[in-house]
Amino acid sequence: MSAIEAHDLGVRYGAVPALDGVTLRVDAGRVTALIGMNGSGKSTLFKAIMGLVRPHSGEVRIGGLTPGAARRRGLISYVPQNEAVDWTFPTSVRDVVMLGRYGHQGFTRRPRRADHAAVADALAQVELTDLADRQIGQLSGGQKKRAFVARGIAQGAHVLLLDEPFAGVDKRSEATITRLLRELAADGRTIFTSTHDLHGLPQLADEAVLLKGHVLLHGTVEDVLQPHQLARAFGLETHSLTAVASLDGVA
Ligand SMILES: Nc1ncnc2c1ncn2[C@@H]1O[C@H](COP(=O)(O)OP(=O)(O)OP(=O)(O)O)[C@@H](O)[C@H]1O
Repeated sequence: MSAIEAHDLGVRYGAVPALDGVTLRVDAGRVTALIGMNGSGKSTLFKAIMGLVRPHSGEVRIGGLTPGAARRRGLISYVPQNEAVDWTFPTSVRDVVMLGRYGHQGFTRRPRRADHAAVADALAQVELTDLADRQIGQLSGGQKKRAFVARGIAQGAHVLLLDEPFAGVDKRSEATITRLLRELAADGRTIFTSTHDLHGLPQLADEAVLLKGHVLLHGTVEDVLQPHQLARAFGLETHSLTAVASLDGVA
């Protein structure tokens, strides 16, 4: 199964540096969390891994392939932030999941029995079978995230990138998504997910990456949750983070 490798990756938007010298390996069979404050480059890193932004330095490989080649082979799937999607689009949950089968269909692009079966199976895994015929915009935040995870499952993607899957999501959906990601990792896939939910990190992830334009630390969840490490990433005083962490039961 495919790992993600970034070497000396740098991305700028015009004059704005977003990533600089990012070197990282994200292994298969594990859930790896990406942690950092707003603007630390998390979405940009995902976009670079997907090949949606062009680095000015360095490179990314997915299972040894360039992002474009990995995408064309359906190896990689991206669950974007909510605001990155036009939810008014007149398409059902089932149609969104069927998009994952595009690369499997013949030149007629007509879904075949295997495609319908893969979609039904993916919908069942994310517990959305009952809502399959709803317009995608009429789902809750957590259900929308699950629909996009189902698209990746139906696609057969080895690598799943998730941009803040817990934003605007209630505890029940959060638990469902966490369980699902752990199952997908146990199945040998590479799960790389950003999150602002430090409280849920021990349940979610095997390891974590602290990002601030570059990698501050890549270690165990316990390492990353050390107050002095969080202070480096979030620029807060260590004592105030210790207070927050102990209040939240993080530390
Ligand atoms: N399209 C763009 N044009 C110009 N600058 C951008 C663009 N997208 C992001 N940036 C800048 O690049 C930097 C990294 O942004 P990015 O969205 O990757 O951060 P993030 O960690 O995902 O933030 P958040 O937690 O708020 O989602 C920020 O300084 C941001 O303002």
